[in-house]
Amino acid sequence: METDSDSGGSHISATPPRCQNPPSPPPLQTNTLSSSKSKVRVAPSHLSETKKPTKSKPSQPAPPTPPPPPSDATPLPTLPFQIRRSFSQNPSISAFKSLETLPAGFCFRLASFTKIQKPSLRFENDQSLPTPSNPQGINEIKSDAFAKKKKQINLVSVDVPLPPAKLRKCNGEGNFVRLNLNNNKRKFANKGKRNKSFRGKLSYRRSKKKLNKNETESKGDEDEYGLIIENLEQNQKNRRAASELELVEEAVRAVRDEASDENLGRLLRLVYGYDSFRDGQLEAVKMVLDKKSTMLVLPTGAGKSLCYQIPAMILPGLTLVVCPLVALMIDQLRHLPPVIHGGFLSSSQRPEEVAETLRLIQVGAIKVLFVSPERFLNADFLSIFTATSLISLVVVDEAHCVSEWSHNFRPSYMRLRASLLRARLNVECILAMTATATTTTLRDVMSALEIPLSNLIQKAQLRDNLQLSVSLSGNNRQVQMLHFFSFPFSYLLSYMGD
Ligand SMILES: Nc1ncnc2c1ncn2[C@@H]1O[C@H](COP(=O)(O)OP(=O)(O)OP(=O)(O)O)[C@@H](O)[C@H]1O
Repeated sequence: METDSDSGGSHISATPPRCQNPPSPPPLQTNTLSSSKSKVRVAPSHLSETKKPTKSKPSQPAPPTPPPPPSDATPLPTLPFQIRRSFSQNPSISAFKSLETLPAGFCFRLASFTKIQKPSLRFENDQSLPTPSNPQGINEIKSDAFAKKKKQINLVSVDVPLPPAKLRKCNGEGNFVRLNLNNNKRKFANKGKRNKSFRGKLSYRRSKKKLNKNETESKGDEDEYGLIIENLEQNQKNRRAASELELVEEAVRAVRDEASDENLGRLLRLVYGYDSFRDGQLEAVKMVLDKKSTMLVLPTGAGKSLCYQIPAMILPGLTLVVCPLVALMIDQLRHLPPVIHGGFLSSSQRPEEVAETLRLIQVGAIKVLFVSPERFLNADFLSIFTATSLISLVVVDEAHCVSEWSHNFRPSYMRLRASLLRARLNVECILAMTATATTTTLRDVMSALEIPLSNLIQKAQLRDNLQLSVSLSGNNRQVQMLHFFSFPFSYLLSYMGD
């Protein structure tokens, strides 16, 4: 039984009745929405149970039924969602108008309806719906859709061409777009070009290469140029040395003619570059040049060496210098002026070295020869000089070693006697030199070398640049500290305390 009352709706189900021959649905009218809606009564308790068959039913193909005759008296079916379309009866009614009769919630917005307008959602198999075999329906929908589209902008019609989707470019530059390295500015703005920095680097490399090439070239040029300059400098040096040697020879000849202070002074300047002789030097040089044996007592560093070197240049023969130590020989040999050729003989030398030195002595190439006192015990050595009277001067350095009274006596010096030197070596002049010798030692040495007392040259033993102080106090440390901070010791550069 049907009822129009809202009450007692519990017996009304949303599920359509399962009758074998359901009544043919009446033609749907656009103005029947309100009436059909008012007739629908939905029981909430049965709704959930009957939803499944309701949904599945429209998907089943409906049996082909002949279109019912148009009659307004045809009652509406009890199915709330059963929709009839009457396109065939009234083609002027657009599909959209007819579809607006769907219940709310199913298609609540017209604009979005076309989105769900799919064949699977059609509740009835309506032949009037646009199909590929029915292009007329499509045209109707099109015309109506364009009409609606003007009013509602959001409406998207079936055949309205969708705006072209903005697709991401997937070419090789995509990564660069994502990374956006240059802040959405021109990509590869400098593509194909070399920017300034790169150009700068390239030019830097090129210039560096050029520089290196130029450097190697210039280095080679510099080497060549350096060699040329070296040769020029050497030639200049040789010319200068030759001219200087000529000047020295001339000065030597002048001294040989006359051993005056002026000539000796000139020779001193030419050979050593000194302006004047120190105290005792000139006197000693003159004594030796006069072939007078001399006892020279000068402080350490007063310039005793110069007193035999200048005579060695002037005297015709060899100057034999007796040194107690080989190291002293070598040191004195090294400090000889270039114009004076020297050599030394010692037991540490190899036979070929000794032979070469003796050869140079015989040819007159060596003017100053340093020997140890032990050499005078060797008969072969003495025989060399016996055959030729080459020795003009014998210099006994550290002459205090001759005296047994000295603090540094050496037995080998005992052989150095004037009698022996004169008898075996034809020595005319002996120069004895020392820095430290007592009066007794001096007398003993001069006696052994047969040097007259008048030929003693002795200068100040004390230096004026030394300050001596003697204290009788028992506390040496305290006195030293007092001296250290008092005048004149506070101004001294060095201090030695004992
Ligand atoms: N007339 C001079 N004018 C300036 N300097 C000089 C003069 N004579 C010598 N000298 C310099 O004095 C320094 C000492 O000279 P030298 O070695 O001959 O002293 P020395 O008395 O032989 O010393 P030592 O007792 O230690 O052997 C040298 O550097 C030398 O050049």
